[in-house]
Amino acid sequence: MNLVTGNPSEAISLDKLRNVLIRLEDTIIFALIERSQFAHNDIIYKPGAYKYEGNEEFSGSFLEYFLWEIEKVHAKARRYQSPDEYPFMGPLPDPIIPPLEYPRILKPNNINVNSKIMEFYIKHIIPSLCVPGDDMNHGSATTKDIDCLQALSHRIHYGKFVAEAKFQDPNLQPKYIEYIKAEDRKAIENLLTNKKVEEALLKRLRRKALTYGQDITESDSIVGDNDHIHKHLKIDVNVVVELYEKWVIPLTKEVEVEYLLQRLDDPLEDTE
Ligand SMILES: O=C(O)C(=O)C[C@]1(C(=O)O)C=C[C@@H](O)C=C1
Repeated sequence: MNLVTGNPSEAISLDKLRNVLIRLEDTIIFALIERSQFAHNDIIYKPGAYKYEGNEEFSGSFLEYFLWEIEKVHAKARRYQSPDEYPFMGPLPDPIIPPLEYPRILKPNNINVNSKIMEFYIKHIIPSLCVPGDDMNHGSATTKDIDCLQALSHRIHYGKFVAEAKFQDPNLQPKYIEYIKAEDRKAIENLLTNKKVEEALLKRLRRKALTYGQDITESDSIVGDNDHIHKHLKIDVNVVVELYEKWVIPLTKEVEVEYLLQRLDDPLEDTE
């Protein structure tokens, strides 16, 4: 979605937002495939494992250090002014180019679940995605981690736009307002959950991971039987599906619920 030049009312169509989520599946699968070529390299994630010249007081992990440095540069290029971009680290410098006028699609909110994304990624995804051990490719593995984390963060925080589109459905809005006022998280979650969309997503994801993960130089692998394909895959398909089932979809829903809970706090809102 082009948040800058797009027509705000068009930009909020649920179908279009779902198409963005579908496209981001590809980004995430390819980023995971890239990371999986390197070993676990546990030292990247250990706080204080390295000392940083000129920044000796920083006691975080190498991944956090690298991510922060990158986010500082990206902040100068106003990346985090965009309502679909959220930083992991801070504080960050102000942009060095003038701000853009974004259409005001989202209501003001302070939701950022990046610390949860970082935690499940390091604890659950990396150990099942990568071979154990240390191959010394610490810099390369970290750049791939950053690609994975940024893609996951983008996808999960997109839940804010999805929630806004759902709220704007005139048939559902009275129910949303009732549950938001009652602060009933469970009822909001049930109302925004679409099991059919989730099931279709998980099936599609499995097919994509099977297809994108194939080694095309294996001449017979594409038409081969399932066992044969699995032997030549660059990535464990189950890791990708589980990532979405256990973490990406639930956290997207959490973002949606939290966004809706803050949705009526906007003084300019007239949905009384
Ligand atoms: O597509 C939607 O309706 C969403 O809210 C997104 C999403 C997802 O994370 O993919 C989350 C909740 C729904 O149950 C279905 C899918």
